[in-house]
Amino acid sequence: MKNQSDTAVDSTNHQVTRKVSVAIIGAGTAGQNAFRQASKIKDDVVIINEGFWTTTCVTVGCMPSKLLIAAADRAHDANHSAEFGIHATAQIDGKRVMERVRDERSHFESYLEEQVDSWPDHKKIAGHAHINKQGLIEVNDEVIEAEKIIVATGSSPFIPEGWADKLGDTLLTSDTVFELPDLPKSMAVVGAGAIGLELAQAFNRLGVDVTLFNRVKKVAGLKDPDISNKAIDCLSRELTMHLGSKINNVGVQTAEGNKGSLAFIDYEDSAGETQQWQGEYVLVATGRRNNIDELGVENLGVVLDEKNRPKDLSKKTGQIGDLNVFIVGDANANIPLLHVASDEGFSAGNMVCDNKDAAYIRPPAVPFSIVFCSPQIVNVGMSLPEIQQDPELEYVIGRVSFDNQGRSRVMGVNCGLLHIYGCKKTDKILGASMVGPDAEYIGHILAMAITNDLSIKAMLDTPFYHPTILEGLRTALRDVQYKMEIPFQSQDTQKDNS
Ligand SMILES: Cc1cc2nc3c(=O)[nH]c(=O)nc-3n(C[C@H](O)[C@H](O)[C@H](O)COP(=O)(O)OP(=O)(O)OC[C@H]3O[C@@H](n4cnc5c(N)ncnc54)[C@H](O)[C@@H]3O)c2cc1C
Ligand SMILES: NC(=O)c1ccc[n+]([C@@H]2O[C@H](COP(=O)([O-])OP(=O)(O)OC[C@H]3O[C@@H](n4cnc5c(N)ncnc54)[C@H](O)[C@@H]3O)[C@@H](O)[C@H]2O)c1
Repeated sequence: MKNQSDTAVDSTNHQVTRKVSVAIIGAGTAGQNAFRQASKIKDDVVIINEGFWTTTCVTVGCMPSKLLIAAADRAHDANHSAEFGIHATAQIDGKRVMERVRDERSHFESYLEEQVDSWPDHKKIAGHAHINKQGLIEVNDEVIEAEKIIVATGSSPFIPEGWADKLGDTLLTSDTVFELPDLPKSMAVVGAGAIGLELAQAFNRLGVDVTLFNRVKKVAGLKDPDISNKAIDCLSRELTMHLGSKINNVGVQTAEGNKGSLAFIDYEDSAGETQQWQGEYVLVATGRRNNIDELGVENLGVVLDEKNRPKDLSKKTGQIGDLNVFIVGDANANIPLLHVASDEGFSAGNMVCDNKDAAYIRPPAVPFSIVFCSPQIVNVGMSLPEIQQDPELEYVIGRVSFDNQGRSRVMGVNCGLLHIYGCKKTDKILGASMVGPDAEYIGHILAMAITNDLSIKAMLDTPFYHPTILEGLRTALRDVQYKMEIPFQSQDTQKDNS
């Protein structure tokens, strides 16, 4: 590394096997985007990757999880159509379900493989990279001196201490669950974040006897108590959830009647009663940790906070202070989502080549997340606690329930609640939180409104077609307008049950 006072590299160092302008560590979504961009500007760029080159998203993340959810939704619709006068029982072929997940995943992987294969071999290095005290990258038998380094090493499932040994083969994570040859009979899912909720509900809908554990009485980390309670209400109608439970021990024990062995979880339920769960597998979804611990970034002068986040991180480019180090995607533990990894990789790829104009691809994006359980959970913009912490922000909460909303009821998906946080002073949207049908679309509309600084009036001037679930969004917007006492439109806030 050059330009770093305390880690300056002696370029005559005999160990160096290659000198490059840019080295990218990690070939996931962020790293691949960075490589593509940097390669447009510089010729001497290398990318180093350990493990598969097909990205977490495609191989063990977004795509296989959504493929499983797609199968689960088919089964759920078949099994729950009696209210429409349609009686059916889904015949679920577990082997075929898991095969389709993997077959379709291969389809997505093939695009990435094609792209990576098209890159020159000498620019791709397969192996574990480590940054040494001289700031040089060691990988296999190479020692690389890079002017600039992009760290895009992603994240991995976090497993509580001792659980891997105690649970042995009965422990699953999102890295291993999609390799199951068949659907199991029973499964505990620990953690009610995005991964836990999506997978617990999907396996449950596919006939697996699922029990979900979470140590707090919340799901998806929701910060608006009403939305959190509504989400728990909607989800617990079909899923057994022990929220606010404390797991004291896990392990494997002989099943009753000496019929093989089963995993167990000893826990205290939310009432403080000691209980035991027994079943085939424990899927651990207790969070992910950024892959940075054994990389040696501290040798470059990168300082991490208590959450393993680099201090002085530019959220726009991933640059660490004025070091020639950029940490992008899940590796920086900032916002571990795919679109963020993708944008940060792209942006860093430009930045490192001093193409600063192109690096500023757009203003920093509004925070936006979707959990693809059913009903979906969405958060956009500022959270309620963030708004409440700022005494300058006078806010109102516009609200709509989807329990009796017209089209939601027609479709039999009428469980949900949307809160829109409006700013009284500006007539703009600060943020929103929702559980409910079509939340992925409502979330995108709200994110677009915030990004483009649209007023509530401008949004209400937009047509809302009848009958749509999106009419619920209009009801919440009208409620914001009514509570702000802004006489922009003559219509009163109305119940949108038509
Ligand atoms: C089950 C699941 C579902 C998800 N669903 C969604 C979703 O629906 N929507 C969404 O937005 N996000 C979702 N995510 C999150 C999303 O997948 C991640 O945010 C994104 O894939 C991160 O990309 P990345 O480029 O930062 O890291 P990765 O794609 O993980 O790439 C990092 C690469 O670096 C390599 N590496 C690590 N250390 C080293 C080293 N020392 N040397 C060399 N190489 C190294 C790794 O092996 C890996 O190949 C999901 C994640 C999971 C697990
Ligand atoms: N749809 C999506 O966008 C999507 C889907 C999946 C994953 N992701 C990304 O992956 C990241 C990781 O997801 P995740 O769900 O693993 O993590 P998370 O941090 O969102 O949730 C972990 C949950 O596990 C609970 N937990 C932790 N330790 C526990 C213990 N010992 N006992 C009981 N409960 C415990 C926590 O309270 C929390 O509710 C997310 O932050 C998200 O960015 C996104």
